[in-house]
Amino acid sequence: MALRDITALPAWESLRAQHADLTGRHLRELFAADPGRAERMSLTAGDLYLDYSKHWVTAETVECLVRLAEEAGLRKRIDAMFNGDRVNLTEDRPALHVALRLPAGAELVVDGQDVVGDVHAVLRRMGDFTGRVRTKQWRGATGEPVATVVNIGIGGSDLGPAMAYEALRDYADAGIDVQFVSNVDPADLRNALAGLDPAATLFVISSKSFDTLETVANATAARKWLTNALGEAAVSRHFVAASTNVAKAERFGIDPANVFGIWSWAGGRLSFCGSVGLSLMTAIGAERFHELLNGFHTIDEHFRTAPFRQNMPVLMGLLGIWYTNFFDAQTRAILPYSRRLHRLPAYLQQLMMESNGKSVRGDGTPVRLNTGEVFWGEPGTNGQHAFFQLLHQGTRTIPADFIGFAEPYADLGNMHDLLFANMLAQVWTLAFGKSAEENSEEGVPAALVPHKVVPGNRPLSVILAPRLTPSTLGQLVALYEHVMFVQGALWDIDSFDQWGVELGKEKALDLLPALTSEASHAGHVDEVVRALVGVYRLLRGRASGPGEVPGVRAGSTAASCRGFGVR
Ligand SMILES: O=P(O)(O)OC[C@H]1O[C@H](O)[C@H](O)[C@@H](O)[C@@H]1O
Repeated sequence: MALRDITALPAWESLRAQHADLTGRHLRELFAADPGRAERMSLTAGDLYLDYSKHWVTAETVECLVRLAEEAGLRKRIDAMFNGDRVNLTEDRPALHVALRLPAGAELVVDGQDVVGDVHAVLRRMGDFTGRVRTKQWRGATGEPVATVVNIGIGGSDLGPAMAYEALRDYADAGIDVQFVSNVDPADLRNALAGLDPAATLFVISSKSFDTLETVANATAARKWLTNALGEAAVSRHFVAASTNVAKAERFGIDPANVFGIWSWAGGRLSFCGSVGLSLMTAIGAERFHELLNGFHTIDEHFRTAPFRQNMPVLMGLLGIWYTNFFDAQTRAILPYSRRLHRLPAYLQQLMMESNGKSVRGDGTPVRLNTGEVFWGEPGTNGQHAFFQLLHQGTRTIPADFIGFAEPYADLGNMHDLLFANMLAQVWTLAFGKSAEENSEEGVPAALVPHKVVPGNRPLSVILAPRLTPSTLGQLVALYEHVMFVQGALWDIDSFDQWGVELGKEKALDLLPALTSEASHAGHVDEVVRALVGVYRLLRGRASGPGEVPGVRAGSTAASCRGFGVR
């Protein structure tokens, strides 16, 4: 279902007028002209509170943005996703991640299949398996209980569970440590395995396809590490999988009874509510995991039912479009005031950038607007002492999302109050700044005044929750999932495919023989990478191969490459 081109809608025209009207107006002025603005420009969804008063909008702008969503047909698009329609056009399938957290009693039948029944059957198997691991009933080949779970997966099969495990470490109550290995750089696996006892280690191979190069390479190396110590027969007691590809997992040596299914309609970056969350469930237990799912579901319901004016994901998505398409903002800073959320920016990078980094519309025609905000960030207060200077006094427009919690997860004196005070101080300073007059009044020497002016007027959201719990984490992640959906829908792109990534994967497999083969002319190597292949082979002490580099002796060692700056 193609949406209407949003730039042709009446609301777009009104937004152009709003843009002209608001350009050059400072947040100080907007606050002065609108008493009660902060209270009015806020809303709640589940346990989340959003303050969007520090944005370049008036009440009228917000109305225009909401009208844009209505005129574009966003409501229909939301219903289509929740109903299981094939909203992933290029892969011709639904995007039904919301079904992963439907409660057991709900009903959803897609193509004659009882989706809720299937989802809960897998959740029950996961609960049963992780329960046995947690209570030490599941034993390794030598009878040892599991002390460490190593999750091997990449992209969505890593970032979701890794981010959530870090966020919910305080709920990891079974004395089981979880390590995450994703990168094909051998350093990753080596770090994770250092000091581990194979007899007490359980590997979870998380891969929807069981085909991803990095994951297969790491899984194979891990298998070797294990069998060197415990023998071949140990594999089925030390490896389990989250995958759709049961046959491949079985060929690897995993018992099909320990392969936990995923469905093609759950995108990798949207999958950790299902079996990709197995390692997380092992750490926090099935009960907490279900609290997480309920948190997701709370925001799913809010998104599905709340009028757009009070709909948190809709408003946040629209604000992203406002800055991207009217103010040419390129990036959005994610600033959690919680050390526990230190992987959230990385997680959101995949969620938002893999989903909305697209340049053609559903019908294959080029988009005429910028799409896909670049997400980045670090937890406060660390970011304050690193990149905040650019936010405060730099020349760019960088909208920011501040995320804070009222209750600490560790009560060490007044440290949590200090953390929160810092967050509010940044919000205040970014929004209001410090003028030349204020500096002069304080006696700042005239020559220094321009340097000490902090312009303020930086647009930002503040998201608050009572405490970082499984439920509030689920709510927060669901919020951004739906922000992504809103933006993808209005830009009319397919947020659920990733053809660029697929091409890179293919190309890596294509190039591998050129790097590794004994034969000097293996693989498809063209001008773009020929010299790099040659240097690599030389540094590895291999025959010069298809990437022969002028001036570098074939078969020479690293030393002979120094001439052109290779170390
Ligand atoms: O779970 P897998 O099949 O191993 O896929 C892992 C990852 O592969 C690619 O990078 C995709 O772009 C990601 O969306 C996916 O999460």
